Amino acid sequence: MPIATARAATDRPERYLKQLVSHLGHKVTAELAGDGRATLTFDDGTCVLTPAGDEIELIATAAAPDTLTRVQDVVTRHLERFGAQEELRVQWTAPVDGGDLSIIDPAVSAYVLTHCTPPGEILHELTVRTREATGRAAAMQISHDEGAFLSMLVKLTGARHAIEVGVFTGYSALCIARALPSDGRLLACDTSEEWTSIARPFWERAGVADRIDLKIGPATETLRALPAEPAFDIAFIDADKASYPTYYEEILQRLRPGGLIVLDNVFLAGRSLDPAYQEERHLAMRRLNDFIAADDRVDAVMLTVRDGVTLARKR
Ligand SMILES: C[S@@+](CC[C@H](N)C(=O)[O-])C[C@H]1O[C@@H](n2cnc3c(N)ncnc32)[C@H](O)[C@@H]1O
Repeated sequence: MPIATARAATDRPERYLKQLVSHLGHKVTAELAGDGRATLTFDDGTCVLTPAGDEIELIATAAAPDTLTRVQDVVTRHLERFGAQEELRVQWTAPVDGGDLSIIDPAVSAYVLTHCTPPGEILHELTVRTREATGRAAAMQISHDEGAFLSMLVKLTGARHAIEVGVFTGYSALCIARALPSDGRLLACDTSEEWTSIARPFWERAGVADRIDLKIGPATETLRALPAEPAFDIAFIDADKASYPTYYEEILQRLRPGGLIVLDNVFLAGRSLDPAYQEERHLAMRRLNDFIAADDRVDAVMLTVRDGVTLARKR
């Protein structure tokens, strides 16, 4: 989904947005919110215009670059005509591909990384080893701040029984396991012998290998083979995205009341927000995000941690 942003300096942002909504309201869906924000919905694109002090901030999105240009043209032409007397100008940035939407500014990410409890030597070495052994796949590993977040959640919930779907080389498993009490257990599910074999020596060095039961096989089968009893206190889902709805359902029925499901990558790098993406994993994640928000079995919060993390606490 191409996105372009713009600013237009003016003394009268509210007045122009009102005028724009009333003028274009005959041709497109045009809405004015209580805070003065105008949303114009065209057949194949939208433009949101926000009054911000002595400026109007504009965000235009469309299904394709040529339709984005049409949206930009219509809005620019009208605004500049309304503001002709004060020589109002709409200054657009070059469009970016919303599919790779950078949710968090890289400077903020870097700052966050250095302002969480440091990962320590073993996790650091696991990161290095993962990069050496798996190349580009290493990008699947969760980041240090997300690992610290997971450990924090395990401690805050007082969890003893944890489950993870998507182990890779064992970084998140280690973060969960070392936050459990010494008699705690983590059932760690993955399909890859190769990747998970990298994890074991690091779990041993950290003294948590005896807390982790690694189960190799499709996680749906592993989960369905478990008794349908509320045995788990916390779950982390970070595997194949199309199966997230199944993992969510299978885990929820095995979670104790007050237990927590943590779902990673709920933004899919912006693709969850963007109807132009229609692959199975996009549809599954989009539907699941909507479903969880309305699911009265849980209290849910979606967080802008990395690629999006949802916490669903069973009622
Ligand atoms: C994003 S990685 C997990 C990263 C891991 N949480 C970490 O901290 O490094 C996804 C993992 O899901 C596993 N996976 C993919 N499909 C699976 C399935 N059907 N059942 C179980 N695991 C699966 C992959 O083998 C891969 O290791």
